[in-house]
This record gives sequence, structure tokens and C-alpha cells, in this order.
Amino acid sequence: MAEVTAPGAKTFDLAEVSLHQTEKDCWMAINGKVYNVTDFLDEHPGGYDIVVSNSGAEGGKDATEDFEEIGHSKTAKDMLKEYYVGEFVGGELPVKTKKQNGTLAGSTAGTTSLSTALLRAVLPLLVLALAILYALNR
Ligand code: HEM
Repeated sequence: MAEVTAPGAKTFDLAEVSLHQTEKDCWMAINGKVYNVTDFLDEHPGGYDIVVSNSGAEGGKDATEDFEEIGHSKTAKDMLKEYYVGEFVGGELPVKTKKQNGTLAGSTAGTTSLSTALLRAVLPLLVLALAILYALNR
């Protein structure tokens, strides 16, 4: 993560940024920098909730795309400086769960289909046996 980091600047990864996603404590990572925009929320012309919902690590990524997509003016971009707290070093959210490997999932599926197949084979035989018994007893 070799960003050009100002000497002595604090660094934050996505997991850290994601801990600040409320209207009382709102950080966002934009273009490799982290901003604490909590004090700006009330002033935001687009409303505070749109900023909070796009803050932190919404969707497991930083807010660069959301911020740029709006087409914020140079004034808006310049305002960011006021809220700078450190450099963004990327990373992943810790909540991500790894998918089970194919072998395990496959063997579980195998067991299920085996019992289903057995049931499918035995059930018609059972019905047939009951029908014969019924016919014989008439
Ligand atoms: C991803 C987060 C953000 C989203 C989704 C967002 C969205 C928006 C939207 C929709 C507007 C248009 C409001 C309107 O015309 O009704 C707007 C305007 C504006 N936003 Fe944001 N905003 C975000 C973050 C920020 C941040 C962090 C700042 C500054 C620190 C900022 C500064 C401004 C300014 C100054 C305007 C007025 C128009 C302009 O100068 O571009 N915004 N924003």
C-alpha cells in the first residue's frame, strides 16, 4: 500500500474507517485520504444522511466513487482539507466470511442427494406394498 504518505501522518485501513459511520462520528475515505466529516454533516448541501450512508466503508469500499459521481465542485473538494485526519491504506473489512471450500460443500450436497434418492426409491415400493395388501384383504 505504498501511498505517498506525509511524514508523521496517521494511517487508517478500511476496518478502522468502518468504525465511524454514524451522524455523531462520521469518517470517509476519499482518494487515499481519510476525513472526519462529523462537524460538516449539518452544513452539507446534500443533507447529512446521504453523507453518513456513504461514509465509512459502505459496501466494503471507500467513498471515492460516491463522492466523485456527484460531480462535487472544486469548492467542495477544497473543503475536504479541513476534515483531514490521515492517510487511507485500503484493506478489507474483517466481517467478510470465507466461502466453504468446494469439497466440503460437495460432500454435504452428496449426502443430501443420497438420502433423497433412497426415499424416492422406497416410497413407491411402500405404496405398492400397501396397495397389494389392501387388494388381498378385499
Ligand atoms: C460520499 C459522500 C457524499 C455524497 C454522496 C454527497 C452528495 C451530495 C449531493 C447529492 C449534493 C447535491 C445537493 C443538491 O444540489 O441538492 C452535494 C452537494 C455538495 N456537497 Fe456533497 N456529498 C458527499 C460528501 C461531501 C463531503 C465530504 C463534502 C465536503 C467536505 C461535500 C460537500 C458538498 C458541497 C460543498 C456541495 C454543494 C455543491 C458543490 O459545491 O459541489 N460533500 N453532495
